[in-house]
Amino acid sequence: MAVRIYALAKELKLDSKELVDICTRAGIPGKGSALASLTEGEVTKVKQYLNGGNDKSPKASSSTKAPPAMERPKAPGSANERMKVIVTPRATSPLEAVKAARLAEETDPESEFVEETAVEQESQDQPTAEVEETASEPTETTAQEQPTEETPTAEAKSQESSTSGAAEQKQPESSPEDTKSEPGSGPLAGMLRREDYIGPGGAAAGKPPVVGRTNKPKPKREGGSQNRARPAIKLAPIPAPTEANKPKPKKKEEAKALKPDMKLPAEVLGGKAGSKPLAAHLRKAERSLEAERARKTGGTFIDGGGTDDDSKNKGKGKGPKGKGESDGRTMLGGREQRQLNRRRSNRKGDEDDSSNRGSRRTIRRTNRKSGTSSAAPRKGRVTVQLPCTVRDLSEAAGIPAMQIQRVLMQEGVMARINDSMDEDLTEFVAAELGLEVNFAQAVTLEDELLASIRDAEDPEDQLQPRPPVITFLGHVDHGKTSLLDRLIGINVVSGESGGITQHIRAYQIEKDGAGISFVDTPGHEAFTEMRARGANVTDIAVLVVAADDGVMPQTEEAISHAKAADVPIVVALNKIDIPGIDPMKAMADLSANGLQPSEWGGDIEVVKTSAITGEGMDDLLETLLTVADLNEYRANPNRNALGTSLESQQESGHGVVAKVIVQNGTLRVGDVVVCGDAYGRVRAMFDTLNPELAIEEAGPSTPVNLLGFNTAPAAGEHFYVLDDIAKARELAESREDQARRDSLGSTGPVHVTLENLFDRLGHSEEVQTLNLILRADVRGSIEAIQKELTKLDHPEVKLKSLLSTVGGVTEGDVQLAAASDAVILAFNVVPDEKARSLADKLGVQIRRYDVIYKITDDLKLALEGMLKPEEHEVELGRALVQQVFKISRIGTVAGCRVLTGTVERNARARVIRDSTVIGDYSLDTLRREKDDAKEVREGFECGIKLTGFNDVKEGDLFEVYKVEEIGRTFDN
Ligand SMILES: Nc1nc2c(ncn2[C@@H]2O[C@H](COP(=O)(O)OP(=O)(O)OP(=O)(O)O)[C@@H](O)[C@H]2O)c(=O)[nH]1
Repeated sequence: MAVRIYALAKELKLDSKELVDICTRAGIPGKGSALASLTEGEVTKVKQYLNGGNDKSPKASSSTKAPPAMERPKAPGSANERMKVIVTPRATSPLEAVKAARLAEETDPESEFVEETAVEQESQDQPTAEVEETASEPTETTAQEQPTEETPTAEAKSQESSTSGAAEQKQPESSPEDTKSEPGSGPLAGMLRREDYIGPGGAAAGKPPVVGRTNKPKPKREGGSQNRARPAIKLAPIPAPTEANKPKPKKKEEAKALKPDMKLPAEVLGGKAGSKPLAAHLRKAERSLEAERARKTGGTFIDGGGTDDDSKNKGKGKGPKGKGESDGRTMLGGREQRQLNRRRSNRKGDEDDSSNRGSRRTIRRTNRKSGTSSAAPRKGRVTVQLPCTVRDLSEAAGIPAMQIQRVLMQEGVMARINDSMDEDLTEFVAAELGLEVNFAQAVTLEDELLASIRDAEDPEDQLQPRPPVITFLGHVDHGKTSLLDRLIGINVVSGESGGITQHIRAYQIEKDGAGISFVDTPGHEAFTEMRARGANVTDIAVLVVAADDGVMPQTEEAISHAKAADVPIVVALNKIDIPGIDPMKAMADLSANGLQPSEWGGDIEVVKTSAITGEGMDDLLETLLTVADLNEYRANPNRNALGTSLESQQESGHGVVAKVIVQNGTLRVGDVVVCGDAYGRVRAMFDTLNPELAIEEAGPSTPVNLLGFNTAPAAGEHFYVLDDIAKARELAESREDQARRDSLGSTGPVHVTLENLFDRLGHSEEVQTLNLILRADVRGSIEAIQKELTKLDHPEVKLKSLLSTVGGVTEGDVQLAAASDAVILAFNVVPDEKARSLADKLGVQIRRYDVIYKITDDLKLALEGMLKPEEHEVELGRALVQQVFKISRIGTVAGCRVLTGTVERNARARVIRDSTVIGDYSLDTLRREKDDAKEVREGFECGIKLTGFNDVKEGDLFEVYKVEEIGRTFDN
């Protein structure tokens, strides 16, 4: 089955664009977009390519998905790890790492490889110090720089510093493990930090100020992973050691000092007289910013725009004193503060994965409003209704619309905020943004008003027998109208132009006190068209076969239509009065078409009739009543009526006259009715046989001519009686609007195809059936194909042949396919022009073949796709709950360490407490620091929130697993 590239990318945990490239590299051309589909063979090819271990393959590049900061601890000092850091020197968060890697790859797909190789050589040839220098650029200082015995690189840096003439001291660079394990700087710290913010002063308030090679010495524990490195500039002087900034004795596991690298004016770096060291200012500013944000957003993980603090500080020479600061030194001046604000805005733009420009604009807007972001917290799983606009998705997911628009733009789709996306596109965008999307059905006015009417079950004691509704079908001129005329005692046939039935007629007669309703249609197309609209008014089909002609092509089609409608068939073998006819031949024809006459041991009643002599009329009526009795057609006359419009027209003096048949309930004069986009109050009703005879009420199975609709309803539309004319008007108008929208935007209804088979029918416990209409050049081909198709027999899925006949595809076939949701197979024949355009209009698939095995191959694949896939569990890893955070509006978040394996976001977790499984839940969110993570590997900390489970306790063990579905084939 075809798989979209973005879906495969999701499965392989790759970026869609990377996968597009991979396809090209794997020798699969023409896959220029993530929306392109891959065949199974191509998927296998891609996977093989990925498993080939090519250095330059995206498998290698996918490693860049792992954040460098997270990778480093695993193999401290190893060349590989250094390379990872080096190739994404400016990326300090996983997201940025991926972005940097992508950027590098876009510019030069082999750049990473080249760069890595270069660095590797460099790392071998040159002192480690230089490598470390580059590698550490994205990091930030957390403590006063000081010499270290552990890292010789620091020494090298010191030398470098002295040669550059800057008064810089190197601060120790802790080992990656140290960095990871330092309280407040580990991955979990990002999550904990917001708790710190809430507390006065914050945990870091008392930390000594730091001046490093940066003008932005924000401590790593305050979101270091989000900071962007800046180009190296002059080194700042070290302030005189004070009690406050004196370096603390270094613990062995303490984190290494990290070095942000940003540009700031010299006066800021130098520190004005009376101002406190820059690091302290920034830390404080950051803390108050975050604390304010946490307070306003209820402690969520989102980043707001500017803050009140910022605006308050603007233009002030002195800032407010921090709660945790009592040194009496002033904040930055207005200009400096503005510069900081601007930088912060830029940086946050990066963090939000937005363009700086877009981000700044967003922030500016936010500032104008309230100073904080009003966006909803970002979610991992969203539910939207189709069609989904950019705004809908943005609001549902809590992400900026611009982010969505950018994804669309990358796919060449320029979308405005109110433009809607179809299901595929919405899914794609969501996947690109790391969201899981569910589609909710929109509740329409139609659903609201009519669901109760449609779904209402009639109480058993209210159900009463109703007359059967009988439809005449058959080949042209075989005598349908004549028979009906004879049965009801009128003569319509002579009044029809050219003797061909022009209109749908519907009459009710009485026979021995029991009613019978007849519907005569102009050919079976009308019958099928009505069925296509879901208006199956027929209870019993009378197949009229002229005894002198036998089964003709239209008879065959009529048989198919009646079979597809799944109604009992009674054959009227007509024109039996014609001398010299051979009824046995017609019976044999019927038998050959699957209608075995009862007198030959089958279950089809064949009544010999003559519309001219009246022979067999009573017999036919009796047979029909018997079949009706057997089927016990019942309805509830004590409810509001519902039924179907058969035909309608504008008549001078009367207005709109609609011929309707009541299917349940009782229709009365004065009732409010809605039918398609027509509505009105029933002004009058007339008998269909006697148009002068007014009727006050019409019970089940009664056809009437109805006056009162504002406009002529289409044939096949259902009508309903509502209580309120205003609601009826509203509903009719909304349908009219919808019809207009559909006609403007859609390509017509889509019926089942071999490609959408799964989506249409899906997996279900019931046996799934694919309806087929087979047209072939010769009878022999049909037999051969049918024989092959029997081999596709399976207990869960089956093929149902509605029609197998010789000749080209006709409009009738398309109508039948549309009504029955069937696929048309044309073997060595073609559809005529009318059939082709009708198929386009109705969305019916016509598949042409010239080799039989291709039919069976295609059908086999389609049917295999309908088989319920096998599910099996894949253990991913185990995570230990180390700390529990109760966060208002979010719930309980478990701060965990991954003990073994990997924790993935779209997984499930069994909660184990005291060696007992106490529950099984899906992961709602998975975070590293403040960022959503797709996966967290062994040894790292993360925050996990489980869906619907808040009773997490420290010491709980999450056994994380996912359920994989494996497609089945007929062979397994
Ligand atoms: N001899 C004989 N002729 C019949 C009989 N039934 C119908 N006919 C004739 O067959 C011709 C066609 O009859 P219709 O009733 O119009 O046939 P139909 O199937 O309704 O035709 P369409 O409305 O065009 O689909 C008419 O000339 C009838 O008089 C019959 O039982 N015996």
